[in-house]
Amino acid sequence: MYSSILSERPRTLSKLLCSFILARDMGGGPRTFPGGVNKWKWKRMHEKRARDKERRLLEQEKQIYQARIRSHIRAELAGKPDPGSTSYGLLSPEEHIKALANRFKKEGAEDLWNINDGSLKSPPPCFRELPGTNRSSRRPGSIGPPVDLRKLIPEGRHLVSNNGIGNLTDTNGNYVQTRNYSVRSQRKFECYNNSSAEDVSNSSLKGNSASSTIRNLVTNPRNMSSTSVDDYINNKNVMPKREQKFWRSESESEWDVEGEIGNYSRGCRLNFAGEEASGNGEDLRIGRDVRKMGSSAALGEYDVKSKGRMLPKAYDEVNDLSEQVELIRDQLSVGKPAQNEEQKTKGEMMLSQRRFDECGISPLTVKALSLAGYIHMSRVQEASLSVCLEGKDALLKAKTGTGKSVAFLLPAIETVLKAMYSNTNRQVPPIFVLILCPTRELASQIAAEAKVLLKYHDGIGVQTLVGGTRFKVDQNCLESDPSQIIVATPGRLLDHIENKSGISLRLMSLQMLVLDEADHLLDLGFRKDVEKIVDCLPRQRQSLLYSATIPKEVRRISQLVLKREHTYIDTVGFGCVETPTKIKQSFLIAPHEWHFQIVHHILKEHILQARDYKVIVFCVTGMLTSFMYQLLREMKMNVREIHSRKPQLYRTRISDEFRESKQLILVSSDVSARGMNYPDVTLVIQVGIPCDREQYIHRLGRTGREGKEGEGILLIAPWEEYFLDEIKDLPLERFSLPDIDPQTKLKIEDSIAKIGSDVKERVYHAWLGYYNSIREIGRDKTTLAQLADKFSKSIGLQTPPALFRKTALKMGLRDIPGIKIRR
Ligand SMILES: Nc1ncnc2c1ncn2[C@@H]1O[C@H](COP(=O)(O)OP(=O)(O)OP(=O)(O)O)[C@@H](O)[C@H]1O
Repeated sequence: MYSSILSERPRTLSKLLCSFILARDMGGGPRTFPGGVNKWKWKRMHEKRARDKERRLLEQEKQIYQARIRSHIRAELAGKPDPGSTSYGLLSPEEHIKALANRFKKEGAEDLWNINDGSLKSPPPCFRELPGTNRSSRRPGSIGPPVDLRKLIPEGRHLVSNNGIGNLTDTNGNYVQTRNYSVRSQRKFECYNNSSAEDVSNSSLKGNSASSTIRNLVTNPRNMSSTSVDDYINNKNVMPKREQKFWRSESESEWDVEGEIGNYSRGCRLNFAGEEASGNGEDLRIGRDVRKMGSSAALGEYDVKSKGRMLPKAYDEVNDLSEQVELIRDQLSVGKPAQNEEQKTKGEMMLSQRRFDECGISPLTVKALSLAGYIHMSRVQEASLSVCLEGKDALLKAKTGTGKSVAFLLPAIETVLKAMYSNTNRQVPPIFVLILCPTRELASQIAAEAKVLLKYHDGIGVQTLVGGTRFKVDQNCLESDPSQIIVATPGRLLDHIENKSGISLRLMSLQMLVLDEADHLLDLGFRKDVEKIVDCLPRQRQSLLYSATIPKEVRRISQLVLKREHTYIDTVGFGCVETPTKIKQSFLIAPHEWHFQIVHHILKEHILQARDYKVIVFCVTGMLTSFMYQLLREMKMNVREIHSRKPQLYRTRISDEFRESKQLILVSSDVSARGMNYPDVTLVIQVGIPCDREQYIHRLGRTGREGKEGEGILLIAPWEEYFLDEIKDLPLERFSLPDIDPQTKLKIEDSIAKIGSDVKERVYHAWLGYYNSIREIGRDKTTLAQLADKFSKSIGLQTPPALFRKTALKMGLRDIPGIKIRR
């Protein structure tokens, strides 16, 4: 019965024929679109819908922050504990407000600016009038840096709450217009800064920052009535009304890049996730690896872009906010050393005291956990389980290798159990839980882990839907053995949805959606697919977003998936190091032509030191991965390769082999960067800069898992040094360059010479594509061409190979000196 419902066959012969032709041409099954619209129209329609939705959600997010502040103040007034606080290391309201203040007051917060907040070119008049600002030092057309609230309040000026009336006034009865335009950002923080101003007058911390003052406001609620807070937040008189739009202007480089991604996103997503066989896709992985927007890293001498948003130096000197923020942080941490110490030591321990049999999950799951050797919960599991079991939406951040997979699998299983017993009369076999993740290997890993936990649950199944396998096989599986839990990569799932394989109907029963590596899935390369999938899911569901890194952009857009009143669980801790403390991190800076020799040297040394060595060498592209693999193999090392240019069967075999083995080196592209749990990796080497800070953290996190020790080395060229700025808060040590024995040097040169020139050409093309996609580098094409020239020599090419005209055009490299075009 199920199979007939699931298949949803096209009714007419012509539809059938059409589907067949499409399936043959695209290799991924029939693609038909409802209403007879063509693919592009369908795509555009969805994109527009997604854009509208995003705009709406951004508006909602602004309101949420305002509401959050209001509710904290109200809770304090009522003398009740804040409902959002738990004992699981979540941010307390106070910490949350502090975090928000820091986030928006901090230098670098300029990327939170959006055009709704007014033009950068003309700061509002009140800003120009601010005491302590040096007008003459400001560059015309630029917005000033954050302003110290102390400077906004002249000596002797006291802000009082106009009780009952509900607005804040100064001693003269005027509205207080303390504004922090430094925020250059959302209006949501206006209330914040205004509250701060009020508190400045009332607190003994006179002259302190927004964060301290808000803290005091919360702790001294008598200073402001709840109505006054509301009114104050909403009062249009308090802040000047400016044009309301959302998102950045198209002239911003962010959109330039997104435009590029628009063209390449699918290819890139496919390449990264390996969703489809990709031709030259990965070589030119432009979209997926595009750098995070709003990065504050500078490219030193390569930074040629002069942006209006750069802070004028002279003005910086007048108002160096970073120092103030540090000061505030120090002040706030005074009196809480015990807590900080406790937090630090806790961070190093993976397991908590709590046992799985105490947390109210099914005894059959507990039995399976015990069999797998899991008795105590990890800290992240302890922190999240109760929230998830209550059915709340959650966004969770926890360091790599701390047990996030089990943390979402346990509530997922409970959800299935509950749903199975609540309603047994269904027309189609339901899917209760959908887990999305970015790569095929990760999907298989999660499914395998789920099967371990489901060992004693007869009747609950898990199925993976990932690219690289035959579509028809997936379909047969979906029909013959329908599972309640689906683990999928977005591309393949979307293919099933669009092909009407019946999965949409089954997804109508969905109770829980999980996004593992959520920040990556909401990144530009995947976001559109994820949005389309989410559009097909019931609104009444629980959503869980997990990752080791949650950049602020992701928090902002997480509500594409999450409910407004979701819980944010951060087990890393605000201001704490985001990488596991037991990983020794270092970096080396050397010209490209030395990289292969250095990698070989590091590996040799490591093998001598660690008997059971297990190393991952990350390269920036699949082609470079292949090149490095061939080279190390020539050098007689025990090495394997994995990247999206390899067939899926091969990838699975290598992944399994590496998981089980010791004394093995895996050369990998970013397909192994996230989520892969290879036990006991002793060293991670990253050759070349990762696409962003987050990727650095995830790649590094393949070692030092479960609280074990590990080592990470980043090897970069001198011109890539700017990236260190992005990870300057992480504990990296600089290594001096090793002495390479001349004989080894010769051997390596010989080995490079043995690699075919066609391979080298493709390595060059891929390299160019990767770095062209990195904003800081890709925007100066002439320099990029020069760097690529140097790189080509390092891989043994005499001259840089030519590009196809079309490729050069797409990459913006036509007519660039040093770039050859194929005739
Ligand atoms: N409660 C537990 N007790 C013991 N080991 C555990 C427990 N929970 C998870 N683990 C183990 O910890 C390891 C890391 O888990 P997992 O892969 O889920 O980490 P993660 O936080 O998802 O990492 P990443 O951020 O890299 O994806 C796995 O080997 C897993 O088996």
